[in-house]
Amino acid sequence: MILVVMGVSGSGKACHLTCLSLQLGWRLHEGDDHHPWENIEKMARGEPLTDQDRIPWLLQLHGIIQREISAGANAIVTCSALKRAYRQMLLFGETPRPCGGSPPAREGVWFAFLHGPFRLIQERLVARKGHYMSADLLQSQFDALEPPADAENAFTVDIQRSVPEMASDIERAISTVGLGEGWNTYTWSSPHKALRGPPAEIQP
Ligand SMILES: Nc1ncnc2c1ncn2[C@@H]1O[C@H](COP(=O)(O)OP(=O)(O)OP(=O)(O)O)[C@@H](O)[C@H]1O
Ligand SMILES: O=C(O)[C@H](O)[C@@H](O)[C@H](O)[C@H](O)CO
Repeated sequence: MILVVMGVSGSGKACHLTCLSLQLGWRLHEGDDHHPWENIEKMARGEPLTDQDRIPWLLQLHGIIQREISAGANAIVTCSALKRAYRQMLLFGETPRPCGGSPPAREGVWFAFLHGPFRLIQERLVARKGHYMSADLLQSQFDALEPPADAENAFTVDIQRSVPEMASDIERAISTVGLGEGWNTYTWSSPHKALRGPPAEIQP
């Protein structure tokens, strides 16, 4: 299974990625590490990226997703994935065509949408140190955002909860959709999980 952790800048993708990967033991791909240098420079100058700027980056992440699927691996990818067309590009390497087009979802790939109020994210971005992305770009992120529909294999995570709570919410969602191939393994092997035990619906 591939889990794409998505949301605007400052929604907590990096935070939860780390927390989740520790618990799940899945391979991690931090989307920001794959931006072309020009994109980083642009964001650091306080300019929002355009669709054109994002295309090479999204295609690069599509390649990673594709390779992980081919390897039959479980992996987490973080990516803002703000627009539906971007998510389609991540899944299929192309935007949907006007007629017919790609299906909204791809088997085995799920989106965890980190969702929360503008003000809270703004406060977190202002408090965040040593990052090139300024809080001033947040409005442009919200302007671009097209929240994912359920049909896109997406579920929403409330960022007002603590990081460990959010990680647990995501794990629970994965197990609920029945695609968490690592679920049984880590449920029984992780001390963290053993303390809490599996959700009632999968109790042996
Ligand atoms: N649930 C949370 N509770 C408290 N603080 C949080 C929470 N989630 C994230 N933060 C804090 O908010 C800030 C932004 O989080 P993070 O850097 O993970 O966001 P991001 O989505 O990866 O942003 P970007 O896309 O700009 O890299 C960080 O300083 C992080 O510690
Ligand atoms: O689509 C975008 O505009 C970008 O992905 C941003 O979200 C940045 O990657 C990130 O916020 C920088 O840390």
